[in-house]
Amino acid sequence: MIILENVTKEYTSGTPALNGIDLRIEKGEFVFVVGNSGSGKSTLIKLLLKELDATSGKIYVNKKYLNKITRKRLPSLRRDIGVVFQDFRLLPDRNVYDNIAFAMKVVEAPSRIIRGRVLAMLSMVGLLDKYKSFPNELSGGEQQRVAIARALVNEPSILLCDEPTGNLDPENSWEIMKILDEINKRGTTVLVVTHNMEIVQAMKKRTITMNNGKIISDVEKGGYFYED
Ligand SMILES: Nc1ncnc2c1ncn2[C@@H]1O[C@H](COP(=O)(O)OP(=O)(O)OP(=O)(O)O)[C@@H](O)[C@H]1O
Repeated sequence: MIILENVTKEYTSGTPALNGIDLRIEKGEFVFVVGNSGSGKSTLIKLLLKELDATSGKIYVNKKYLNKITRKRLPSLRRDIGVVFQDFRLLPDRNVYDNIAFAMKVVEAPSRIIRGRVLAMLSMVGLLDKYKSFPNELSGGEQQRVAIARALVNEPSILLCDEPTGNLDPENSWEIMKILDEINKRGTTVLVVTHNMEIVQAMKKRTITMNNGKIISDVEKGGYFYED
């Protein structure tokens, strides 16, 4: 569960990047966040990961009060949130298997558990046969599927995706969205920042529209108000 209460983020004094945001996302929801460039979408994601602190207001993620969370408890917050970016961010010198396993090694999972989980993730994203490939041997869509597998391997309850289809053609974009929908149906809360309005319209999910640091609409089933 994600709760923001009157959250403002100012990078420098002047126009805030987020301006008095109130938002509640329940466990198990699928939510799109749309809005023109500079409206505050990436800032929202950074606040949820506590990469940034809010200037004012309160943020809760899975009952953790982020304003007061100690440095020691940050890893446990971040383990519970998977993240996927537009540019995949895979390790270029590791193969697919190791890219996914790496996320488990850093949390010191036992190796017998790592193997089973990595293979299960690869199967979920349909890439079992590519486990030995290196990122530069994969298409963009395949690289993003690996990134999704890596984001989920530690079984986070929330998956944040910042423009996950920004570098992909329509066919691969749909493939990624189908996977995200399936992940959500299995119980993970999924939040997707996107500019792909065709997908937003077709998928009929809750859609939050941001403009100038404010939420200007929050609609069930794919309605939105958007001007680029
Ligand atoms: N590190 C920073 N320092 C100062 N201002 C910043 C910083 N990061 C973002 N901003 C500003 O905050 C506002 C919101 O930016 P943000 O990146 O959250 O927008 P966005 O909706 O994700 O945009 P896009 O769709 O282009 O990715 C913008 O006006 C941006 O210029």
